[in-house]
Amino acid sequence: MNAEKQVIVALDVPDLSSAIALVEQLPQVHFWKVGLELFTSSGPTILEVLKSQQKQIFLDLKFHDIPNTVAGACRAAASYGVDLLTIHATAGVDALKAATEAVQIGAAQAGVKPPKLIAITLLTSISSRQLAFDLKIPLELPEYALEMALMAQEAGLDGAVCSPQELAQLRQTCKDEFLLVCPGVRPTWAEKGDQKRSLTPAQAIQAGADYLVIGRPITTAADPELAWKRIAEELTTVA
Ligand SMILES: O=C(O)c1cc(=O)[nH]c(=O)n1[C@@H]1O[C@H](COP(=O)(O)O)[C@@H](O)[C@H]1O
Repeated sequence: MNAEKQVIVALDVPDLSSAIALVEQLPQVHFWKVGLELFTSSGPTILEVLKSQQKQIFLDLKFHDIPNTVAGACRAAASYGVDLLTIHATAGVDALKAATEAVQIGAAQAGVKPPKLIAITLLTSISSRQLAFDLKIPLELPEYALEMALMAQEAGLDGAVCSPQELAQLRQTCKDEFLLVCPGVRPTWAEKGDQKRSLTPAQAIQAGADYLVIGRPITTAADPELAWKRIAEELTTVA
């Protein structure tokens, strides 16, 4: 498979100038994720920069609020003309439905294509132990992630974010067109950091990911271009 089509690089940097420098350093990357750190520090300017370079954009703001507030945020986010947008499944089914309608309205009002709305099932930084003992969820982790994905699918969302470890099960159960976007991906040579449920890029694609989200293994590498190249080469081994 082709890394340029399926790898989204997380632009988790503190300011606009660092973001632009990284985008210039990695011209091979076609899909960038703008998340909470960069959007909170620098606002939507980076989206214009990326669009002017014909990049695809995942706006990862992980909305989690009551339906009315989530809908307003989704209308605003959809007006930027981004490709993917996130909401937490745990906002609940009413918020998910309201968000689904709101992205259509926001995009139509702005005259842009609506983003694919995808739901976070369970953050990849949470372990089975933390799910049970800290969050007090009385389900096995894979079952919980699947329930969240199915709720999102029923609410009309376009896909879900899950860890590579739950991918195979979600791929088997969700509709074929339901997008599965997968962070928590770690090449064997990279540090895991705070990611608890990871697999390698090749394993994640083999398990059925539509997109991989990879940040620090590339962006904080001593040589980000080399790190990208190594991941791209690893992925050429996957049919
Ligand atoms: O929504 C996300 O993208 C996301 C969900 C999740 O469960 N786990 C997760 O790590 N992410 C994001 O994916 C990226 C992973 O970055 P690295 O851990 O540096 O590869 C970060 O920008 C996270 O915000």
